[in-house]
Amino acid sequence: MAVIRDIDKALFPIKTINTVVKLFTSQLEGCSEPDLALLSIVTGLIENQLTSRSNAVQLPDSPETNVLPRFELETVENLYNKFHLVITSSVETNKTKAYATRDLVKRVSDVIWNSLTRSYYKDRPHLQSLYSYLTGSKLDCFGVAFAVVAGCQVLGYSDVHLALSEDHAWVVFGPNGSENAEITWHGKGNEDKRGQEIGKGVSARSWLYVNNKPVICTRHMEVAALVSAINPALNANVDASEVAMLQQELLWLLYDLGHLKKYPMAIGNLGDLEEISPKRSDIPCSSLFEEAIESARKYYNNQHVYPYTYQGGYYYRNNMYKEAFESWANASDVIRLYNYSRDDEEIYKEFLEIANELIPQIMKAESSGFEANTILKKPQCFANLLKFYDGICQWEEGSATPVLHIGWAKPLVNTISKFDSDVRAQVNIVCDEEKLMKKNGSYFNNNNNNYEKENTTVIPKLNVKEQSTSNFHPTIEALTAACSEKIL
Ligand SMILES: CC1(C)CN=C(N2CCN(c3ncnc4sc(CC(F)F)cc34)CC2)S1
Repeated sequence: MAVIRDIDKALFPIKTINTVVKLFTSQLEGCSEPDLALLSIVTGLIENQLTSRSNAVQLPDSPETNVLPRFELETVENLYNKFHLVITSSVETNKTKAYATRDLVKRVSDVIWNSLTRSYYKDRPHLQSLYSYLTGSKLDCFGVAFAVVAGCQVLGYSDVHLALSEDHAWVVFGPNGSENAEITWHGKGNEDKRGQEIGKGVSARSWLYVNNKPVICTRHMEVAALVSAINPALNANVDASEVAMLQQELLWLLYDLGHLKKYPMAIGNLGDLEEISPKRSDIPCSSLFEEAIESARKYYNNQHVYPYTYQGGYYYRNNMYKEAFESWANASDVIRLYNYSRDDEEIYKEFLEIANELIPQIMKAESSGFEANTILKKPQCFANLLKFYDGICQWEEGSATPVLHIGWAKPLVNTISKFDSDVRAQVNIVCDEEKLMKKNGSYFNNNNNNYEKENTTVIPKLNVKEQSTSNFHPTIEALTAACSEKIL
């Protein structure tokens, strides 16, 4: 029965953010593997106390002196022992095997699953931690996955690890993480597939499973996942600043220890926090968004979308519209090679918001005044816009579920026709055939890094309609031709 180490007990009662950072440092550096249950209980306790109604909004000054309500060791210890008891009493602990089995992982998932409140609003905030599980018997879909991994750690299975896509979580286990299993649900109204192997069929081609390039966590990266999942929201519009500061300090700790290197979304989360309240002048948030992109390109064959939408969102918020169009075109370059499936709602909403909210707002802002440096005069922007739309059209191609509908067309046509014909005429698109090999085996089956070989270049030069090999999706071809004919 693992107990809370004396060195960590000495840090209680926790009164400041820095004490929590010390606890994480001691867990990340000072022992063989960090105790997921302990750290999730502590962050969950702090988050829930500071974001509940009763807490008056107070502005923190610094991690050293930032006063938190006292968090007593006894509170944490009781919850910690409760989790150990729930797990060890329900799953036999005479651990004989070196590796976990599918049956073991399923049984731990069942213990968590069957102890949850019968029905509750699953998308509510603050349901991601073991504190929520132990005090309210409620978890969101990520929280269930995390609790199963923490449970397997309690049972001594160091081979069970969290696997993360951009909108789902499951586990790998066995020799070299060679086995995998669903352990939580996904989305609304979908039958859970707990215990099953991650789909090899059509679902493997959906964005939800990132073409078999998930983030496979180490224990330290599982700590990064729980820290990323901290939710400082007091309500839809306000964050509890102490919780946000705690999350930012812990993400910097994990960053400096090198545990975010292969975790693009965690780097992106840190970038978002740094944009709001810069803590490290030597590492601007813009370079964090670039690092997230580099990580996704280097470790995940550029199959992740969010690193580009983190960066695009940053450029958009800072009125850097030309750069935003480039980030969004790159995001679209990723999604084009997937098949759209009903499980991909989250990324669909992301592209819908960019196409039908953000880009129209940019066009409005750019065509209102007499912007000298307007993007409407920049062929590169028009080119990236076409790439953005074309990627979405290709995403739809070969998918069982349609992506585009009339609601997309109006903003699309409006936007394209805002560019003068002389600007549009300067765009020449030359595409690499391989990049367009969308759905045949080659792209999805080979594991070498396609990314480096691709070389789609966009050269603002001749008129796109002269390029018979433009390879654009017919919709975009037609629209661009229509633009050139000025019939729009
Ligand atoms: C550019 C965006 C819209 C801004 N926030 C984004 N996030 C994407 C999802 N976030 C995440 N951040 C760290 N790790 C994970 S693992 C995961 C899937 C879940 F099912 F486990 C999601 C996620 C954090 C917030 S994408």
